[in-house]
Amino acid sequence: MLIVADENIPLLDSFFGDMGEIRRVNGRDLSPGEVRDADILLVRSVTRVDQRLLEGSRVRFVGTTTIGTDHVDLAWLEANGIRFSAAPGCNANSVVEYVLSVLSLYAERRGLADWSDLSVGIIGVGNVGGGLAARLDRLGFTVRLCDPPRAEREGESGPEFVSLDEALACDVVTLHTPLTREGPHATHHLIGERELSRLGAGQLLINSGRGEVVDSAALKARLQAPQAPTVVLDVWEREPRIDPELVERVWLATPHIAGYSLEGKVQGTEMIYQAVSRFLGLPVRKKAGQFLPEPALSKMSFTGAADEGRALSLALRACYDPRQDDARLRLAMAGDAEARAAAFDRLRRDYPVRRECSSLKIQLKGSSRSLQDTFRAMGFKLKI
Ligand SMILES: NC(=O)c1ccc[n+]([C@@H]2O[C@H](COP(=O)([O-])OP(=O)(O)OC[C@H]3O[C@@H](n4cnc5c(N)ncnc54)[C@H](O)[C@@H]3O)[C@@H](O)[C@H]2O)c1
Ligand SMILES: O=C(O)[C@H](O)[C@H](O)COP(=O)(O)O
Repeated sequence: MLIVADENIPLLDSFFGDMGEIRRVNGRDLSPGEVRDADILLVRSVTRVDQRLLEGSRVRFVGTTTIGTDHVDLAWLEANGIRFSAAPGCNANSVVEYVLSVLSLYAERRGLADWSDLSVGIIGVGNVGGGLAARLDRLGFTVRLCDPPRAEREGESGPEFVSLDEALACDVVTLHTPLTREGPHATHHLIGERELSRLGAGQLLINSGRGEVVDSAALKARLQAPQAPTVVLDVWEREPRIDPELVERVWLATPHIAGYSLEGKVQGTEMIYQAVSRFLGLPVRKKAGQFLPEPALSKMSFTGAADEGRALSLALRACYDPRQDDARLRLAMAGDAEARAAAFDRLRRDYPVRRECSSLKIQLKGSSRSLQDTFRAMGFKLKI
């Protein structure tokens, strides 16, 4: 059996080595010729999987080790009897920690003594948005949820949902919808000129969903007008050919890596390994946990003298500080369009190992119960 797989999927040999031959490919440039004789195709978000790629091939199963599925023509796969599996939720916690780290930096930029004074509007309340809402709720933030598809489906039995405009009135607006182009709740350019005109100087807009959910031409114009909001972008229209002028105008710019914790990536591979095993009728014996190495930083200790807010931001940023990714992306914006696109993909391919808060044990000596609760709410393990 031949498995054709994106070379950027971690642990291919560990999970799939005993199932067949693995052919590693560059997912961005994958051609029909490279998949023609494959039985199984494993991709990431950069490969467009459609009739053009697969017609006439032997492929019977496609797996994407990602949450998003907008790069896959699901209807064509179904119509052609090709089984498909994605990895819902695999890196949701990584994105949640990305947003929390951005929030801690933003509170500092605004000079807030207590970050939970910020109200947060979450647009798209699924695995990522829902996980973020739960975390923020435990941390004492005011959270507004906007998810019309869920509101329609769940009615009175669901949580309280607000309109898009109500969510846009929060101090922080964070986008976590999939990219969809059809239907009553299509998200393509969901945030356009009208929505951007409602955001002002005291507000922060974060997009770590998909670039095309925001109209970037309208955003660029809004960022040049008076009273512009602060903007953080992890995802961009037309990746990897992103707009260097937009990079210049946003506060933090990262190369689509919000979900790139090691845990998130390895869980993505694990979920697709499980799906392939089910497809082939094989037992599921391997687990992501057995392949996660010891983290480089495993313990942090705070004494009773530590300032509570500072202790939290130190621990959070020890795990992940988006300013490093921002600096690397800005440096990569030199050169012509081809060089910039190649650099964008290189930053993603050579991404340094990043571990989630759960990999770090926090020792709190003589600390208050409330600080312990806060660290737990963030997902850290406590050693008291
Ligand atoms: N930047 C990254 O690295 C990264 C990582 C993971 C996921 N993502 C993106 O984030 C998206 C969300 O991930 P998820 O795991 O939460 O997906 P999910 O499917 O669990 O949740 C998405 C939610 O968005 C809602 N939604 C759909 N249309 C909407 C609209 N018009 N307005 C408001 N809400 C709407 C859905 O009802 C659903 O509840 C993914 O589809 C992916 O594109 C990005
Ligand atoms: O949808 C997802 O899971 C994320 O956007 C994912 O992290 C994208 O990473 P890629 O597949 O492009 O490496």
